[in-house]
Amino acid sequence: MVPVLEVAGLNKTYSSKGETVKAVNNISFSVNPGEIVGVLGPNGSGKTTTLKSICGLNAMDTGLIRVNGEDIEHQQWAAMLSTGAVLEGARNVYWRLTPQENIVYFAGLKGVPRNEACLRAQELIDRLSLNKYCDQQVRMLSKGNQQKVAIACALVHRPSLILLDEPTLGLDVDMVRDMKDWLRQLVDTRLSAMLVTSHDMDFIEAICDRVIILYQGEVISQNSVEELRRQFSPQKTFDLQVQGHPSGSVKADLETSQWSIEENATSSRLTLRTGDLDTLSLALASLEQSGHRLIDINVTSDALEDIFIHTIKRTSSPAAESISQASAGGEQ
Ligand SMILES: Nc1ncnc2c1ncn2[C@@H]1O[C@H](COP(=O)(O)OP(=O)(O)OP(=O)(O)O)[C@@H](O)[C@H]1O
Repeated sequence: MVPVLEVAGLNKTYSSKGETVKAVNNISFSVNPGEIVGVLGPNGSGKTTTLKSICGLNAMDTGLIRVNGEDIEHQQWAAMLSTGAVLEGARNVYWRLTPQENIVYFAGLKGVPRNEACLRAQELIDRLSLNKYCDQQVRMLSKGNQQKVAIACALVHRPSLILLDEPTLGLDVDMVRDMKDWLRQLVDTRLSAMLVTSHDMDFIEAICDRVIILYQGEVISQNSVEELRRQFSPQKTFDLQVQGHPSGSVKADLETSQWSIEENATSSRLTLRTGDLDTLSLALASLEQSGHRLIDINVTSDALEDIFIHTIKRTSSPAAESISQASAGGEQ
């Protein structure tokens, strides 16, 4: 299978005010047809630089980037026609044009005939529920709807490679859910490939087949969400609700195994985060022996965000600390 995107040995250094910043350091990866790959990393880790290099907005220092087998430096136009990118959201579109005018204009730039462009624009407007705003200039729309117009403009020529930098910015919960379903469906039905950055871990977890984690311009991990879970976070949180209150030796045994116990009027709630299933079996057996009927059980795996923090932690403790703090403050 020929990958839709191949990036090999990408390097990019910025020079500004006499200082140089190595933004991307020898990055290599590929994305196959039908695959959605998330690019994660703390602020300044090189995500946007990577995307900009792929769509030719940044001249790379060294490296090779191919889109559908075409070298973007030597077959620039072909690569451009195969790519649809939203890098700075609504800043990419014309604010004094309506959604329809914008979409038709961008379709024309990528060679879609006008009649076909109008049909596709209407299709996108319907699918993204932009009908109500059809006659309004984009500058009058909400941030979320502007973001949808920007995405529609980038995808109207049906590119095989889709690059999205923070596509959920400004979208409300319902819009994010809808966007997720739509993007997944697009990639699956057209066998496109998508590279997406986001600080919205739920979005990444729901939509991505694979995740690349960047740290200080380098790829520190490249895996499926499941594999990341397996490698870095085999822990689960068990939440049991049992009838009555464990007493005496049963309670002591549970506490020794690190279960936390909360007693309510007629039942008890036992919680434990562990990767050791024996601990769960032992607790269940001893509760059953002592006549405490299990009422409910809930098992949750660590979220992608925890895995991400864990991965960075293994690379650098100070960075992980700042990410953990930002997460705690709801910034991530
Ligand atoms: N035009 C530029 N001139 C100078 N330095 C730059 C420029 N663009 C990016 N950088 C620097 O390159 C590094 C990588 O930046 P980049 O924007 O690619 O990171 P990012 O992971 O996308 O960050 P964020 O999550 O904040 O968007 C940072 O140190 C940044 O300050």
